[in-house]
Amino acid sequence: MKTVWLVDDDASIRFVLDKALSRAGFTTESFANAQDVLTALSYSQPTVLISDVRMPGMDGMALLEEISAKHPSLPVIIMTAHSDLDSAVNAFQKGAFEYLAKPFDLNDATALVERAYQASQQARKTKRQVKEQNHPDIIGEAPAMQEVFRAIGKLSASSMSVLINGESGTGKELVAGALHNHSPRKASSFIALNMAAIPKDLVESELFGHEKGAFTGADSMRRGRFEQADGGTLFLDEIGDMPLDVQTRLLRVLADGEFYRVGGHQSVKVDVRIIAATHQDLETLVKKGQFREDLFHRLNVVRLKLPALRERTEDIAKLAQHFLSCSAKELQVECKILSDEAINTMRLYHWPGNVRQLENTCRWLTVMAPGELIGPHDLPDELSQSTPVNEATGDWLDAFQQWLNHELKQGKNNIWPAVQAQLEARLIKTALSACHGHKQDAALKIGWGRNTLTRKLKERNIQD
Ligand SMILES: Nc1ncnc2c1ncn2[C@@H]1O[C@H](COP(=O)(O)OP(=O)(O)OP(=O)(O)O)[C@@H](O)[C@H]1O
Repeated sequence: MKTVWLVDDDASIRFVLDKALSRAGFTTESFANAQDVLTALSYSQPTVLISDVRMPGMDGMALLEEISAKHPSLPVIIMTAHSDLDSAVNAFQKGAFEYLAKPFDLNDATALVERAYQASQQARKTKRQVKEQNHPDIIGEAPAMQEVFRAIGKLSASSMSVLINGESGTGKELVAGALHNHSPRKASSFIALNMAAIPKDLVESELFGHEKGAFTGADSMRRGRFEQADGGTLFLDEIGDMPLDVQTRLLRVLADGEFYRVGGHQSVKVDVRIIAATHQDLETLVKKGQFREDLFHRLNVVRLKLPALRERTEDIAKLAQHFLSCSAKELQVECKILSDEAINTMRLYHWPGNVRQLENTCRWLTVMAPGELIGPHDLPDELSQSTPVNEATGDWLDAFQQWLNHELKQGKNNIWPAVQAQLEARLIKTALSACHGHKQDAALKIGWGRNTLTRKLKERNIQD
């Protein structure tokens, strides 16, 4: 899709650009300030972005800087006054694709956007080719990964819903993409959307689109992800974070194959395959009433479980060498090699960020490691200081980590009192039960004085 985002506080500029670009076949979306663009970029991306420099609040240069850091492949065109040579030079230094001097000719502006679009398509193609040359598919020799490959093969003729479970960074989106690319739908779009990244009140219009005037700020009709994915696959990541009312709408679309845009009265028919993913235990969410049971069954037709990287350490060497080779190509430098000792150290680490963290580590090593052969001391501190994780300890900390990520994602504040209360209550009950209710012994096991234990029992309202 050829989408262009326009950022200008001047409504008349947005209006004329919108008209000209729509005529040239682009889908446009307008923003009156930079902050709204950054929010929208966290869950969706256009093919080209045009921004004014002078705007109230964050200006165009600061926006450009943020985009260059976080979305380096998105071409940005900066609009600036003719006289302001400084900001033009500045724009290039900060990574702008081009600058457009105001006042501009609309044909020139459209031609420039078209050029930016073509350039980004070319860059995307080259990146894909580099990836394909490096490795055609997903890397994984561990039995659990072989199981996943077998499932991708078995499902290649079907359009069944698939539910992928796995921690963050284990490759859920990659596997969803492979399921799409090996399906009869491969000629149509694969659209990915992360539920946890979208502000709650925008989820519905993001999925189903909206009509012009449906709510304040809905300046034009917008097609949602369902329409964009028509004939193809919609990948819904972090489905456990989908608000309950949207779950109800999703269920209806899956049953009827049609829906209404927000504010719309005419139904839209679509044929979309859903692949959902989550790091959470959906059965538990169902039990707690946070996830609809009927939707769960609808999505859970086929379930794939992606192992955490620490559970398939046999794949670390291959994955790491693959990422080292990719980042060397990207940065146009010699590819570095991992020594056996470095690989052994990497295998001992617990990789909370999984394959994504390994990929970032390899990018870091390509730049930072001094020689061609990477030794254990060249690894980032957190890896070289890693000690083998005790299985039992690792498990509960991992579960705690997941819970913590979830709470923070939900925007919770002041979480320590609740954590402390739960930890203490669990600690006290377990110690008392291990000591058959004997307080003095239980206090000793915990490492508190007897008075502290008595006070905590009262504070936490625990019957001893
Ligand atoms: N088996 C694999 N082989 C090669 N690359 C992989 C593999 N698994 C993951 N990656 C790479 O690791 C990165 C993270 O993968 P991906 O985005 O698919 O994870 P995810 O589970 O969807 O993460 P999140 O839940 O945080 O969105 C991507 O760049 C992906 O290409």
